[in-house]
Amino acid sequence: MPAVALRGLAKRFDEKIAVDGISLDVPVGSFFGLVGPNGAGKTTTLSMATGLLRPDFGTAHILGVDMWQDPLHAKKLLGTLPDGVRLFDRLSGEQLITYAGLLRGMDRVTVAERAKDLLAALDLTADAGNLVVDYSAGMTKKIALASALVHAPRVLVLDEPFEAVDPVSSANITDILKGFVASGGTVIISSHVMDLVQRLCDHVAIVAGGRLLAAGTVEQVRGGMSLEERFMSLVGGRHEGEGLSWLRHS
Ligand SMILES: Nc1ncnc2c1ncn2[C@@H]1O[C@H](COP(=O)(O)OP(=O)(O)OP(=O)(O)O)[C@@H](O)[C@H]1O
Repeated sequence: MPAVALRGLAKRFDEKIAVDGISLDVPVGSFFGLVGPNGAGKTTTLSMATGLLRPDFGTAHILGVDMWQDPLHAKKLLGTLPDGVRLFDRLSGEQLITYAGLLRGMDRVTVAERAKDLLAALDLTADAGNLVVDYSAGMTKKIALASALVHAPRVLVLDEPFEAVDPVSSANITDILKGFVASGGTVIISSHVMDLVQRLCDHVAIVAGGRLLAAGTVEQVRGGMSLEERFMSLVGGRHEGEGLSWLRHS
């Protein structure tokens, strides 16, 4: 059974078809990269897969549980880092993780232990008592990630987890996610950074214009090229010639 199984997912916003029938299996224990150009439909797809946005068509199953028929059960299996969703940022970092744990039905003692561990692992201990509204973009990303991890989910769906995060914290997050996958967990990340996806992920899907262009192991999709070259050749869109001549000073 796949960790995440998407079948014919589709979403339209007025005239704009954001996702146009995406079907995808994410194997259990995989580190899965979802890549695509700006506006490809990645966030919309992940939102439908994680119960944030109701699909117009299609289904999403998490470890065999239908996200839209049985959302409570499906969401118990999931940890999510959504893109652009507001946090309760008038809480301190520590309070936000605690809130996430209590919301998941965990007891206070366990939540307190795990919050301490997560704050240390994500280099946030010194800022644990500060309000999230005063965090930098990278710190906000890390506290949202901590909130997604606190209940030890089986499947993690992370929209751009490394965006705005410094190299030391990125390496620490990488270690956490690799350990999670090594122990049988499944991670899905969306990213624009092909080098990172090639280095980190064992499976990848390329989407553009709301459609799936390629999916499989990173080796299969790369087909002997770098992932970046393969991405460029599938997606296209490089501008030829001399644009913006007025911007050149000589
Ligand atoms: N709530 C919305 N209302 C109208 N259009 C939307 C909405 N959400 C997304 N879209 C449109 O759907 C398309 C897909 O957007 P989406 O955010 O899923 O892309 P993405 O692949 O995550 O892009 P990026 O890499 O830039 O984050 C875009 O054309 C976007 O303008």
